[in-house]
Amino acid sequence: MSMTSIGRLLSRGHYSAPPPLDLSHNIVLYLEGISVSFDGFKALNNLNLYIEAGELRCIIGPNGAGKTTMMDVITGKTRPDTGSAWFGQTIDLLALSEPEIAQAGIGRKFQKPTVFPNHTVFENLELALAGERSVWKVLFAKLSPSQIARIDQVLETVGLKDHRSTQAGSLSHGQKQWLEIGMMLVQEPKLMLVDEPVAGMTPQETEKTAELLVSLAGERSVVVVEHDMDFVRSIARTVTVLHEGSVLAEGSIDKVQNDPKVVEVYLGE
Ligand SMILES: Nc1ncnc2c1ncn2[C@@H]1O[C@H](COP(=O)(O)OP(=O)(O)OP(=O)(O)O)[C@@H](O)[C@H]1O
Repeated sequence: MSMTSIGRLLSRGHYSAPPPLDLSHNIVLYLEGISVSFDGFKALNNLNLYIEAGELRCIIGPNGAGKTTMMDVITGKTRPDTGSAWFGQTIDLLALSEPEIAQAGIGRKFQKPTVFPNHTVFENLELALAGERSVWKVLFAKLSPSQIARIDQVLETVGLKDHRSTQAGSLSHGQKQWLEIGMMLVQEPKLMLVDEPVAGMTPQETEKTAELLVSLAGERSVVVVEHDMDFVRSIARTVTVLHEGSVLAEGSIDKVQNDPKVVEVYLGE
């Protein structure tokens, strides 16, 4: 390919990395007028949502409210029919593929842990750091001292320092969830999406997870979808209630729990 055609491709936006994240307005995520239809059914209906830099936000809502679809739009898995989605001031999420969005700094943790059971905790983090799931290639490559330091710091953060060499498959359910949060953290996302983090956890694990998520906000934004209201109460500053694909209520947990519209929707379940 000639230099001119490479230049033309670059100027059309091919092969170019997204611009750096710009948080100058203190907003990490803008969703505006987002609608998604499945066979005529509106899973998201003119959804508007703004997440601040460093914020910890909980998203709640009855089954089918559109929570998963919203996460799918943010991560590029589902394309909306209408609306806009921006990561900070400069990154148009709707112009990026799923891997490009991850690369740009949005991490997602699904409900079920998907760690590599036959590898150690450290190796799992190493694989996540490499950003690819080619086990052989990664495990035979040498980590730089700063990469090792980063993994050790994450081990400390997620409370798995003493399990560095434990096979991931033999961790408890809660520990696997923390490992997976760690696997997201080594990639240094600026926005973390976490789906039902405490489902199936013991009360002690739930409490530790609350502390962990609270500690992670600040340096990055954390959006948690969760059904467990006690858990939401223990961590949330601002709660957004989704219903039928749009925002029904937003505010402190007390404000939304006493909102007659919210009470009606939950009683109707
Ligand atoms: N791929 C799809 N095809 C058809 N309908 C879908 C699809 N994905 C989601 N839906 C429908 O869209 C609506 C919103 O679903 P979504 O999973 O986003 O809700 P949710 O709030 O995450 O629910 P839950 O709390 O049960 O996980 C539901 O009625 C669901 O059946």
